Amino acid sequence: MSGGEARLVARGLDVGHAGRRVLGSVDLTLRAGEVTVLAGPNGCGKSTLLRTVAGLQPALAGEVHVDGEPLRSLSRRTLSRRLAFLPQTPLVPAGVTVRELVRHGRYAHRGAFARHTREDAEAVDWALAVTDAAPLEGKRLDELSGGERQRAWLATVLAQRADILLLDEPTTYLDLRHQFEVLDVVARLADEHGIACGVVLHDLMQAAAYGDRILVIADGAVTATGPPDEVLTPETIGRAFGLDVSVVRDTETGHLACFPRRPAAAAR
Ligand SMILES: Nc1ncnc2c1ncn2[C@@H]1O[C@H](COP(=O)(O)OP(=O)(O)OP(=O)(O)O)[C@@H](O)[C@H]1O
Repeated sequence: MSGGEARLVARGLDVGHAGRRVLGSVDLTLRAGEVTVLAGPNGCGKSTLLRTVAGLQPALAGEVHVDGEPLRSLSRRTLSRRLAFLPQTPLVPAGVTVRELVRHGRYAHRGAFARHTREDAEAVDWALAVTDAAPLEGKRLDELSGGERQRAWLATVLAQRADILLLDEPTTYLDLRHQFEVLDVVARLADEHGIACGVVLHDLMQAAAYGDRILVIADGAVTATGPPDEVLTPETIGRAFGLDVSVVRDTETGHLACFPRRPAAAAR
């Protein structure tokens, strides 16, 4: 599915820290059933943008609307039912098992002291299964590998069953198979459940394969936005990353891939 209803809309958004602007005049729309990839060089402001539209830090200017309502008018609990956010490096709570962590993802649906319902248990089981984290459920977070822990966190935000999913580099620490499995889960959530996904990715091949739209961020602004075929050009990517690149299409999958061009003298 592609091009569904707008779930999260940011207009004229300036984002930054302590009044210092990192990114200006951002327009961003996350639509139901679409995966939007945020790409750009280190430090360009991808996480700052994602945290701002997730309501975790204030915008310096502009507005964010979630399902037509101003973000700032929504209580934390209402927002967590609609929007789930996986930060780049979540803090690891001491002594907590994977299942306990994932159950915490149900907090917005049941409150702090209410009993877990069958629906809660089903959401937790589903989230553990789709992230391949079910075998880890009894383990403590501090005894997991980086990749196992990342899958546990992903399961936690999925258990929230929100309609908007914001993931900041969800493939970090994951081996190749699990990277693709996580991105397959994201694609399925968009295609089959109509979830609006905003995902920060560094790998432009993954961006091309999984993004319905790509936002390229560089030099304090969004420098390109659109479907991969329009955005992944040698000019756009070359300018954003300060690289001379060639863009080729994989003949089997039809997806685009970017490669840095080596100077002729360096070619073997
Ligand atoms: N808490 C903070 N306080 C002040 N400045 C910050 C803070 N977090 C990030 N920054 C600065 O804001 C800018 C954007 O950082 P951000 O983490 O959003 O970039 P990014 O594109 O996500 O980078 P990366 O690809 O390396 O994860 C950087 O210059 C960074 O140093």
